[in-house]
Amino acid sequence: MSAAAEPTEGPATVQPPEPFGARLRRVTDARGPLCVGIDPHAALLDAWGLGDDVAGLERFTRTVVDALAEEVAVFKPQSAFFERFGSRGVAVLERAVADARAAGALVLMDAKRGDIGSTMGAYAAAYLDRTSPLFSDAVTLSPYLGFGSLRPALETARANGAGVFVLALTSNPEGPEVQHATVADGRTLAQVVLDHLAAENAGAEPLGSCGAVVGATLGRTDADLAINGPLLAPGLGAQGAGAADLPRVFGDALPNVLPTVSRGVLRHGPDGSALRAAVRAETEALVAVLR
Ligand SMILES: O=C(O)c1cc(=O)[nH]c(=O)n1[C@@H]1O[C@H](COP(=O)(O)O)[C@@H](O)[C@H]1O
Repeated sequence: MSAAAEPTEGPATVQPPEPFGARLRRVTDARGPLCVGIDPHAALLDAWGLGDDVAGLERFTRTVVDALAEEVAVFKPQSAFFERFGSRGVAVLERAVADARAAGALVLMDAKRGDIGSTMGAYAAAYLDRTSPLFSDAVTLSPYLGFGSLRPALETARANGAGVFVLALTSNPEGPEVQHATVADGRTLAQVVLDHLAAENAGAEPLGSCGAVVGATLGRTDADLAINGPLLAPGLGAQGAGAADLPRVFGDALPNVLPTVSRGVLRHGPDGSALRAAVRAETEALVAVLR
């Protein structure tokens, strides 16, 4: 090749993936603030006239994704309900993740993983690496092996434009026994987790990619929720909380709340238009409170 024919530009630069926090803000601005949980309980399969088997699981999941993937901002499939059917259940989950993402919804994999750092690396590879068949936009994590044990997941998430939601104040009545316990400096364990998340999200705009899970069922809390990241709020509907409870729980952090509803929406199936109507009604009630 003559010198004149040599390319004058350097190698193409690879753009880093857009951070999860920015993607979440964009999709919730466009579609509304609701996350719909995909929790195929045996009782729901029965109520939908489906068998409690892989065929029932598959029909249920496809119905939810087909009906809602172009409307809701985020789906949160609960991995346990798929894992109970073994590899064929996981295959249903894998397809749901791909179909939901292809339709423009984000997927938050509810797997609540937490382990020693070296094993966390493998969980991170499973859910947060773009080359994985189960790659999801975000995953739920448990910090109770120590926040630092989550480091491999935080790093993989950052490198892949993915996010994490770390359990801080859960919606179940058993949570306070652990989460309200205090550490040597007087902070609750939940506040320690929230402070770590705030440090991870420092300076991120418009929103950090490291979220916290804070139950909508909590009532008033003294916790400082200003983590500059999303706050996943389960507990609406079947667990007794409603949109009207959110201001009391979240106060100034309300704009960053991502409310999630599973049974409260899913009980309206299997009719697709009834599922969509439930999502619209839920979204309207939430927008009135959150915006
Ligand atoms: O991380 C979660 O999603 C979660 C945290 C929490 O504190 N409470 C809680 O209910 N969840 C999950 O949120 C979903 C709630 O389902 P519904 O009560 O049917 O809306 C389930 O998949 C739970 O596993």
